[in-house]
Amino acid sequence: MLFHVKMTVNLPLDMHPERAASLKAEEKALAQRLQEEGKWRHLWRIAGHYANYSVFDVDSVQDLHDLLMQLPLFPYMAIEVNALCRHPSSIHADDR
Ligand SMILES: O=C(O)CC1=CCC(=O)O1
Repeated sequence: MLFHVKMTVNLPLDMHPERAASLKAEEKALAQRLQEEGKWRHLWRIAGHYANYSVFDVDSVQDLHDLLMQLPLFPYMAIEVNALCRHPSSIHADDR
């Protein structure tokens, strides 16, 4: 199942810079592992925002929820989810 997800990061202004750097490093490591595993298909920065558009390929809504909740930055993100299905005009056979 494919999901389009928007994540907007809102780190507290008074968060210690070392804590912020550590969270970002943990987030990056997990995001890159999930990309290698094929679960995090796309990751795009939204120009001009501390936010991203992502596409996840997971087995269920519960899997998406569990994945998002384990992100180190989860407590500091506003997350919007939209389920995707195949467009009849798509030429990409792996879209599903
Ligand atoms: O910077 C972001 O948009 C939040 C984030 C998601 C994966 C990652 O490495 O950072």
